[in-house]
Amino acid sequence: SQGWGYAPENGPDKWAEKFSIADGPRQSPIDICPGAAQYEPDLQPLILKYDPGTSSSIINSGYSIQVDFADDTDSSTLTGGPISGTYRLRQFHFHWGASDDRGSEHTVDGTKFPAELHLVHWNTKYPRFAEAAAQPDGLAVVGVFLQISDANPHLQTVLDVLDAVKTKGKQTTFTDFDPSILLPGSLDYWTYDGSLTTPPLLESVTWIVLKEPISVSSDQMETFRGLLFTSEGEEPCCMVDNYRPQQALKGRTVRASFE
Ligand SMILES: COCCCN1C=C(N)c2cc(S(N)(=O)=O)sc2S1(=O)=O
Ligand SMILES: [Zn+2]
Repeated sequence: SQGWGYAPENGPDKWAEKFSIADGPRQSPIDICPGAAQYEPDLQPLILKYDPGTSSSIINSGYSIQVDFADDTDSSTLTGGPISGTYRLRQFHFHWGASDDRGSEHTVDGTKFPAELHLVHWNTKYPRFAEAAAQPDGLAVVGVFLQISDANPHLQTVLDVLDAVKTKGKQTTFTDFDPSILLPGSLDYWTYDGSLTTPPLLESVTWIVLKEPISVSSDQMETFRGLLFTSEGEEPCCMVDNYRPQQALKGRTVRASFE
């Protein structure tokens, strides 16, 4: 297995061998310590405007389950918050654990959540996503924690199609989906300068992690765990624990939009 993954032979502890930025100054995820976060009263509210008409497909990327959006117009955007300008929604995906005691990438005072949703946006000051992904202000990812509670009917819409994308590389049409239904009631957030949490680990992400989790039931978590890292016909390997451990803060400040 020459590609990166989450197994002992190709997982997070091995990524630095091919991606030296893994030991860089602004790596993600991190442990968020609310007590040490700097409340900034002039941090603007997040403005997320999503058009369900831009959702296009859902794919098993071999690392996660990902819903892709048409990003050729400003139909689904992120503005406000800690960023300036307009960022377009490109995709969202999840990270989760083999059991409910772990799975999130960011943690809060060491608390791990069973899963974390990432909504990936790119800065329209650059011509295309690929260019933006290589710039220090190129990407903005909104992170949302999932916590075990009642079943989440909005999440269920995504879970209901996972049977069609069980193995790596499978994809299916996924239209008319409004990702804002996956957001919690409050858009209070922590923000810091970081990176992609998977190779190529590019240090181009303004992280915006929401304080309020959304709900997920244990049964719904089991549906995520029914996915496979492997392609059809390969020895099946359950898609679980697809999260990177916390990285060193290296002097960075985490700012809070709330007191
Ligand atoms: C030029 O392409 C660079 C890689 C493209 N991406 C691939 C990921 N695995 C990925 C992970 C992301 S995460 N976990 O940091 O949100 S965002 C993201 S992504 O930006 O959509
Ligand atoms: Zn992610």
